[in-house]
Amino acid sequence: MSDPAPKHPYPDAFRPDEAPAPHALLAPLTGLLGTWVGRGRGGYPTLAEEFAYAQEVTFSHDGRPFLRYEARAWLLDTDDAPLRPAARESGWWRLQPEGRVEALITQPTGIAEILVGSAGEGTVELSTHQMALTPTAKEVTASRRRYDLTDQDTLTFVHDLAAVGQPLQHHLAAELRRTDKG
Ligand code: HEM
Repeated sequence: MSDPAPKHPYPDAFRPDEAPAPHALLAPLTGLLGTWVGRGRGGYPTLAEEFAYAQEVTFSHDGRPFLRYEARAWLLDTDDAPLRPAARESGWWRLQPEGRVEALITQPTGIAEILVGSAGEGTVELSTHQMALTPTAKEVTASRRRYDLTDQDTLTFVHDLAAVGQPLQHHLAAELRRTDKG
């Protein structure tokens, strides 16, 4: 009889030195593997106030030339206590020759982004290739993201947004630290 709950034979790796070995095309981005947590600030001209948030971001791979990406944010009050869940998103970052990146990222707010860009040593820049919206999603026309590994345990992130009739401009900036969590 077959095992009713077999273990997945190809688990994801969260570190470059963990099996399976990263695909050669992942080389510029193996420093991102793992789980990151930190704080950021955000705003937009349509919002009355700036906001503070915390975020957990995870990158993993299964030996093929793409990263699994997941990010969950929550808002913070003025004492840094959690206020409420905020944006979350997940997707796939497909690595191509010469460090080209194609990313597919979806959000529960009804937004699906396809971004293209490039990866250098510890740096990734992505901008919108196509944006798809569900019928009730807010109007978002473009985004631009930059991730920088400023040292091997620090990841900074900036995110510009063109939405609700506003031109592309700052929405988020954060600094994340590597955690031990897989
Ligand atoms: C760390 C991730 C993010 C955080 C913490 C965040 C936070 C916020 C907050 C607090 C607001 C004000 C409305 C509210 O209270 O919910 C907001 C508005 C908005 N955000 Fe974000 N956001 C994040 C990521 C994103 C992403 C990835 C997108 C789209 C690509 C996005 C698009 C928007 C839009 C369209 C609005 C509405 C602006 C308006 O209607 O005036 N956000 N965000």
